Amino acid sequence: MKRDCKSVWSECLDLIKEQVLPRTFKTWFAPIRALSFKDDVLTIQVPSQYVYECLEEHFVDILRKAVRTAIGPNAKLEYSVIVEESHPRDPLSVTMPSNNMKKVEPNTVYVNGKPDSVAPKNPFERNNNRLQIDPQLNPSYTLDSYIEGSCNRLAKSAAVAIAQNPGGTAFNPLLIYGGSGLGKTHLAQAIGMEVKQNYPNKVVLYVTTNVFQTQFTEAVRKNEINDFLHFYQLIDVLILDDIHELAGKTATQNTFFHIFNHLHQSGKQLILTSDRSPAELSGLEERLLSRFRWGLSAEIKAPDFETRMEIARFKAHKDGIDFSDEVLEYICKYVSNNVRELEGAMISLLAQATFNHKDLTVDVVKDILGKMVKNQKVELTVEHIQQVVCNHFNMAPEMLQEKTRKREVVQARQLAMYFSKTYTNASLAYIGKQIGKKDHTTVLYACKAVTDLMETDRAFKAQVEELQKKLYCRN
Ligand SMILES: Nc1ncnc2c1ncn2[C@@H]1O[C@H](COP(=O)(O)OP(=O)(O)OP(=O)(O)O)[C@@H](O)[C@H]1O
Repeated sequence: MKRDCKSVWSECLDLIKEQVLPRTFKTWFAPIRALSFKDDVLTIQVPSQYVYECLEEHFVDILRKAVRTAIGPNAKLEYSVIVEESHPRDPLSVTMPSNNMKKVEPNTVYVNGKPDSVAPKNPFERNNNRLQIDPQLNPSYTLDSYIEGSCNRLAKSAAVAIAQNPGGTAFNPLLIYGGSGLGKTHLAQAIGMEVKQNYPNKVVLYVTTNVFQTQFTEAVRKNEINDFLHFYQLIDVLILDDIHELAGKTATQNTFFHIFNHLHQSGKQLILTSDRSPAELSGLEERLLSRFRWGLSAEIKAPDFETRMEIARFKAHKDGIDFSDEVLEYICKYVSNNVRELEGAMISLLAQATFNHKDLTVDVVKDILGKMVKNQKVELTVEHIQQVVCNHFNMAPEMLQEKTRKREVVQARQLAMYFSKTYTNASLAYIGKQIGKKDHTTVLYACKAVTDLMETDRAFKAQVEELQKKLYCRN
């Protein structure tokens, strides 16, 4: 019997209704219209790009299950997105991942590559009382405790200017970028601290991109997106940390884009941090990147020896620790490109020397630091993984980007995708884009192909394990 699109979609809706809250159903699913049904492909019309992205990002599992139950295992879903009320766009075709794929969990928060079971602290409350918003600032991150050097002079000067006149300087947004542990969060929060001191009534909020993403997801789930937007639009100084984590998260980017525009137009201050320059921020929409360029992008580089010494002396003094200059010099020569590691080394040295009843001499420091560095893990990135995999196969990394089906290139690409999915917290979309400009379903397919082959092919499994070790080697 031939079924028409309306009856198929109505069957899907009945299934969906059982799984979501009535309000969620009313907002996201009720406005959808069925357009056509042919050869197991159901085309539905959604009211906007935004709705389409929210459906894809938050309800894809529910949709997939409903469509497959109503139509069968080969079911496919296509969206037709209405751009303006009277101009339906060509259907935007989205093919559901095949049946035996690993489940995609777009809403899981990953910390160091693993799902985070502890919910991050959530400053988002449905409370419009401006005075009750906790700015989420660390009181020890002040401008006074931020040591200036040639590595961070521009960023610090901009920070000082903004703290005196938030939203009123040319540095809006201020984008602070640079490597890990170089003081981006410290400086960004210090602006917030100083603004709070200078203007106690201003609403300041520090939030990491991960927390922002989680709040957004929750707001969509609970149908509180308007409250979410309203909350963010009340803020005078918004500090969003780690914006590179927006990569590939289209719906979150869209939402942030609206918040950004609203705040900027109202003369509110935006402070952003990123681990890379705007030019290297792949996976972010151009319209967002172009707004980041409106203000100032200030790089923080690794501090030179003199600045490291000043930071180390300052920390020792603040914590009441007595390090000799000779010892501090040794530590600062040894730990050269990360202030967090420098602080970690100082604390660790002090603890170990105390527990072992040893004086902190240069010899003792040499011994302890030598052991510490050996135990440090390399932080894995998608780029690093691609490099290691290509070295292993004696292949130039550019090969992974080529449109070729050569067996060794396909395998290298799949392995790079598998390791990136397993060891980084990059999104599937970001991984796909970086490795051969593929989409998220290809990444999922690659992960499954590698896992399956490891189960059946011992030599392949050994190769994967060897590569795993190489990923964590420093050189
Ligand atoms: N110039 C500086 N003066 C004083 N302390 C600093 C300075 N730079 C970094 N630090 C200290 O180093 C530590 C790491 O800094 P922070 O967390 O701000 O780095 P980050 O660049 O945000 O790192 P990540 O990208 O890994 O989040 C903090 O304890 C911070 O106080």
